[in-house]
Amino acid sequence: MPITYWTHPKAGMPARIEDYAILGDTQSAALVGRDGSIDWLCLPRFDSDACFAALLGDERHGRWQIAPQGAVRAAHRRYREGSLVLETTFETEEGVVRVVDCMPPRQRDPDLVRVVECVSGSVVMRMELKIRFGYGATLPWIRVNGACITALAGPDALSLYPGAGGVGMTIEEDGEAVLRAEFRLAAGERTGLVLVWHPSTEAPPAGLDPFAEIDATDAWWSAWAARCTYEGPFRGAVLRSLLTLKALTYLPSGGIVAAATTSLPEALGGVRNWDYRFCWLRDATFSLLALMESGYQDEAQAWCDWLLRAVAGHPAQFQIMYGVLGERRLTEIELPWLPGYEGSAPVRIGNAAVDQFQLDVFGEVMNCIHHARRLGVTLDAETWGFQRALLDHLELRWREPDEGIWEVRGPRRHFTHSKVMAWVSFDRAIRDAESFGLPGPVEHWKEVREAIHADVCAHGFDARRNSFTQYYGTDALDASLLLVPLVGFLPAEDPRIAGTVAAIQADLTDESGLTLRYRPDPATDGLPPGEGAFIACTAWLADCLALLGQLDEARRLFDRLLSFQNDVGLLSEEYDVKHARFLGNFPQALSHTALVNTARILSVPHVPAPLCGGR
Ligand SMILES: OC[C@H]1O[C@H](O[C@H]2O[C@H](CO)[C@@H](O)[C@H](O)[C@H]2O)[C@H](O)[C@@H](O)[C@@H]1O
Repeated sequence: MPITYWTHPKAGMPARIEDYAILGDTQSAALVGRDGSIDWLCLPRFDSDACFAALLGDERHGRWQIAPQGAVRAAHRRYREGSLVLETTFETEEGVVRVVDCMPPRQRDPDLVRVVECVSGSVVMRMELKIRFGYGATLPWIRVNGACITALAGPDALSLYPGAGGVGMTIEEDGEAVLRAEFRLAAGERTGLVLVWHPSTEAPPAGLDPFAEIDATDAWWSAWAARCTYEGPFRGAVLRSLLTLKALTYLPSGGIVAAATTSLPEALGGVRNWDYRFCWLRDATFSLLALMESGYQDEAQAWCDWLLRAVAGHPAQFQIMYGVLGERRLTEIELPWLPGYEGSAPVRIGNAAVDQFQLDVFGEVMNCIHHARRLGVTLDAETWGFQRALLDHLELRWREPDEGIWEVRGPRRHFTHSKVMAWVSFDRAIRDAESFGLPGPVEHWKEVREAIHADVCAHGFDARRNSFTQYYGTDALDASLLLVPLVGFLPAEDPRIAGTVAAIQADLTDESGLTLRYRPDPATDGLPPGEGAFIACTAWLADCLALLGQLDEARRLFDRLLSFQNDVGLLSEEYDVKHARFLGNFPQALSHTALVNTARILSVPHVPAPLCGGR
């Protein structure tokens, strides 16, 4: 059924989350819909104010759309192979036209490049650019500056170079700071538009050649993709996930953000809307393991350097997340002028979880550094000293309750997974000392490791349920317990592991294996219930099934998970099975990391689980 994007009843509203693709220059990212509308872009960094925020409201909050003026019979798109250059092809009554989008690797100022090329026939295109700085709040001044048109407000300016090197176009401004153009392209003709951000105190930089930039960007990503060492049966999905992880990496520092967005809801219409444009130590360490095991040593090196800078100082001030340059103040506030994605309010920026105590983070960091060492990453001379200081601090605190991996906003608990990760911290330090000859009180660490193990087995296991439990003293379950065998706390053959996996399958998964994090209980997580299946947890279940030797079952579950990728291979945080929709921030590093790790386990079943100590 042909539709006209400009007159459709939902014109100007955000698309389904799964209808977006990411563009990125490894310092920030844009989301572009199948309708050719860029509805999300923060400049100059991932966590800067958005200049296009229609994603969390509607077109009034800023967007940039280029699409056929008339009815579209079909739209399909793809990334160029091994690249973040996106091609969206529109089939219309008049002909076929393609929009090619990218953000060139950052030179000085961030650019967004859009090339429109007519494949066949002769197609009238329409362009509408609505820049709204300050997350959709601020209408800019519009100034014509010779070859470009500049929109500026406060510290920000965006300059548009239209029609560069191709068919020209006349841009009109409507008095409300909206720029519009209509232009016809015949088969073989093309035109390009470049939008560049710069500080409003500076003159617009020289306009780039959009056609050359597309080629250069494609070549940059292809060269990066060529370094991938994974050659197994899931190469397409693995490579797309790795490219996405790279796109979420802030190149100047090596920090990795958890996702490109804020406030995409965990339940449509709900309040679980969080800002993910920061570097969680947990999510980043998982990402690093996926990158390192796939041949990306430079990224591991950069992240380890980032880590040491970010956490520098006293271990008592260790945070669970930081800004992309290691910033510590990530104050959470609400943006009341944005109605939220499909009415999911509040929209939040900043994240109050920054002040939480999450015991697992120590284990994730120690595990990641252990793997970095094992894989030959050159570590700063201070690294081992930093690790020992962390252990000293952890020894004083591991018996305390915490907010846990899921960052609950209810009371602190003795979360079983948190204690297991405290065990991982000491375990990996012991391995580092023994394998690499590093100095330390190894015998003492062994005693602490044993004490934590005994504590978990005594208080975190429910013999009646034959399962580990979410926290000490409850019989509630939690999918984070799937990590117990994956990190090597107990071998897969231990009957408590089979019991835990079976209990989670019975209580937290649907008939196909899609897994909830836990059964939300306001008394535990401090928020109203309701969220989708958690994609990373579903992958961890497949990992456990593989470890238990149930390879067919594991493969079936992984195939189901792969079927959730959108048309360009991307995943959000959660999946709503009932409505077949993505939920949560997008694209999410943790989901893509889990995909890569499970693909590796299923490709070579005898390889130890990537989260294990690498024995
Ligand atoms: O559901 C409540 C919490 O949700 C977010 O945390 C989740 O995302 C983090 C980043 O991917 C991940 O590290 C964590 O394990 C997830 O639970 C949110 O950031 C929290 O503020 C919120 O309390």
